[in-house]
Amino acid sequence: MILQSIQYKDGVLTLLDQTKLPHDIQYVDCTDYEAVAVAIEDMIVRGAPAIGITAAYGVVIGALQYNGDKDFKIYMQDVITRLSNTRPTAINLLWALGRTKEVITEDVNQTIVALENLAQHIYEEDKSINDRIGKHTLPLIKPNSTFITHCNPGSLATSALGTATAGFYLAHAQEIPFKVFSDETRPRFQGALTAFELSQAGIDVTTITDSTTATVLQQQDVTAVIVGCDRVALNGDVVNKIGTLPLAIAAKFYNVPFYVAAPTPTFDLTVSSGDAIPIEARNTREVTHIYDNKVAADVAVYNPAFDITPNSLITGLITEHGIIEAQEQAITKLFEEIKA
Ligand SMILES: CSC[C@H]1O[C@H](OP(=O)(O)O)[C@H](O)[C@@H]1O
Repeated sequence: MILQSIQYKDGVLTLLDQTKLPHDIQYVDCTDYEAVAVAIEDMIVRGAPAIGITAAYGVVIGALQYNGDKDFKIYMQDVITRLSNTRPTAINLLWALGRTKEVITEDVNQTIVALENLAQHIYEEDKSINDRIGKHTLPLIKPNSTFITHCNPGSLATSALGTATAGFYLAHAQEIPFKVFSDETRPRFQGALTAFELSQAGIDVTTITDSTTATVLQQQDVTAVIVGCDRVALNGDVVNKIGTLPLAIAAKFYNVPFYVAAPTPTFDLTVSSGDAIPIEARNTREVTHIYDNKVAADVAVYNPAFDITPNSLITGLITEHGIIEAQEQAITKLFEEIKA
């Protein structure tokens, strides 16, 4: 069973509350754009592709809320600005919102229809991208291979099979035997969500702590590490969940291939390298408390939500167009081919 993180019907955006997983399966119905913005900020919905899709539907709901008390286009800019200011790192959110701006006109009803069609298109496009990334990942998944993944780049973070997990779902459907180690990913434990969703699908997955990943690389015959991403710079540097960098360093040390599942909407060709990408700093309570239980002393806390993995540590970027080198030349060539 693959859980759907996002559903939209007749002006209501229903989000699977990922802060309640894996213990409870609860949903949040959003009928105003502020609630959508809060759902993104509080990570009720999370994952780069998922927050892009959600933001697009947030614009739809904002348009449906319009009551005529100010100029419609100015009002819609306010809606888009609010949603743009939720989370700064995943480029998918800004990419989706940028596309909504292109369909907004003075005609309210025409705009609502156009926005609903666009949001649905972005959702369906993500499903297609998931499936195509999965197909390009499949050749890596030989019988009895072993993988490590980090955070949750799965069905919960996207519209369908996920990015780094898509190949796992397709290989499982072909009854290829393989196993996955999923590190829990402190402080928000998104990796535990990966273990949850893969186990729900019947995939052989083992949860480990983040600090166990190097030991698994040392002791197991790991085929590859496959992770997701939140933004890929022009030079192939990757920003992903905090903890990705040390995993990449350990993989390099143990000569294990390190792949990043990278949908093209997650590339940002306007930034030359990873250090130009804004890294979200989240609430320190994420580190000091677990389910309201205090687990840290009253000292300073540093809680960046993402880190920067340099292209030199990356074996390949698994895009929906195939696996490419994490290098500017390969990325530039890919986007030129896409545009052609
Ligand atoms: C395909 S999901 C990509 C990416 O998004 C996650 O971030 P967050 O859980 O903070 O929204 C994580 O970094 C995943 O790897």
